[in-house]
Amino acid sequence: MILVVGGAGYIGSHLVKDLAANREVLVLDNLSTGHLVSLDYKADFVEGDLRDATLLDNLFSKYPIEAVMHFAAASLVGESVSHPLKYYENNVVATFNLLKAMLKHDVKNFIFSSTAATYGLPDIEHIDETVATAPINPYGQSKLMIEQMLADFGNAYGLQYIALRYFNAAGAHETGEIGESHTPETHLIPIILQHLVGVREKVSVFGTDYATPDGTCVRDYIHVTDIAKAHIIALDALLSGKVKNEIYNLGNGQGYSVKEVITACEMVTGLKARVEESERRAGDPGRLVAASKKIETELGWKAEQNLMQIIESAWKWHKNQRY
Ligand SMILES: NC(=O)c1ccc[n+]([C@@H]2O[C@H](COP(=O)([O-])OP(=O)(O)OC[C@H]3O[C@@H](n4cnc5c(N)ncnc54)[C@H](O)[C@@H]3O)[C@@H](O)[C@H]2O)c1
Ligand SMILES: O=c1ccn([C@@H]2O[C@H](COP(=O)(O)OP(=O)(O)O[C@H]3O[C@H](CO)[C@@H](O)[C@H](O)[C@H]3O)[C@@H](O)[C@H]2O)c(=O)[nH]1
Repeated sequence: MILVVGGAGYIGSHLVKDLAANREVLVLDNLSTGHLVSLDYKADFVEGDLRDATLLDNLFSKYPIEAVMHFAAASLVGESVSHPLKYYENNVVATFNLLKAMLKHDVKNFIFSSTAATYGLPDIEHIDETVATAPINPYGQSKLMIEQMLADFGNAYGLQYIALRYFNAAGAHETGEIGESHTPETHLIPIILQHLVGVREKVSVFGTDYATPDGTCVRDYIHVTDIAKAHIIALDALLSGKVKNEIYNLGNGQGYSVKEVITACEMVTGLKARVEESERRAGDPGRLVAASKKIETELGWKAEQNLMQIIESAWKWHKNQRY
């Protein structure tokens, strides 16, 4: 059985839908940002919080868990700057609890949702895993601290882990049944599509004075289904002993500015957005674009879906929501 922590969230629920087709899956989630309706019916579910050590102890005693996939986190760059306590508690302390319970119960396989935010402000076109980490916001810092714990626990206790540093997740499941749903929504693509579907007045562009071609932030958008596939490949590689204690980037290798993403959404939907330029958002780096060659070479994973396909899948989902 695979324990998926945070499996009711956006990325976790997409992974669970694909993973539960072939494996027994148990989801632990406190539903703080996740949704029970997003959960595949084949998965078992326990509602609970990672900060509850007794609950974790009981969970690992009761279920035959062979590996843990850990998606649960607070994960908003801007919020982490104004509310760092939440990030060190819900990310660092909570993950410490999880790893401690795993080690106590001799569960040694761990897949971790890390982030491009660990890199900070790298002055490089395509970021590979050899680029130095230097986070510029508490969110990225909290994830880097967890990566450090993983390395230390790997050395000392034989923990076997893979950390996947995703760039910007977006898109929805091919079935159209699940997609990105956060309240409040802060992510760029769902915000644009919510505006185009008529539930938001406008789209704000946070900062137009970055050192990028059009002055707006450049990101590498990766389909949530591609991320889910990478997790399944990583799990198989870990359980078969092919690799352990590795960090891999997950991105498309293509950078798009905020303005380019808005234009792409207009093209997909055939609708025109009302756009307002506003101040920079705290904690945002100007450019984050991945080199994902390492996971392609070592595990055979490559992103399959481009920005237009990402937006098309997200649009299909947003159009069917009752806001
Ligand atoms: N969305 C992105 O673009 C992106 C990019 C890089 C990395 N990540 C990482 O991927 C992971 C998933 O991101 P997401 O966008 O799906 O976020 P999400 O908020 O949709 O999902 C997180 C899930 O974890 C649960 N959770 C949070 N704290 C918990 C706790 N203490 N105990 C139990 N459950 C808890 C939430 O209820 C939610 O279901 C996060 O770790 C995030 O840092 C996301
Ligand atoms: O209304 C909006 C929302 C966002 N942005 C900009 O769009 C870009 C993307 O923002 P967003 O979608 O919020 O994602 P990021 O802040 O880049 O962070 C995401 O991508 C990171 C990896 O790069 C993950 O670690 C985070 O968890 C995830 O939230 C940024 O430059 C934002 O400033 C706007 O201009 N207007």
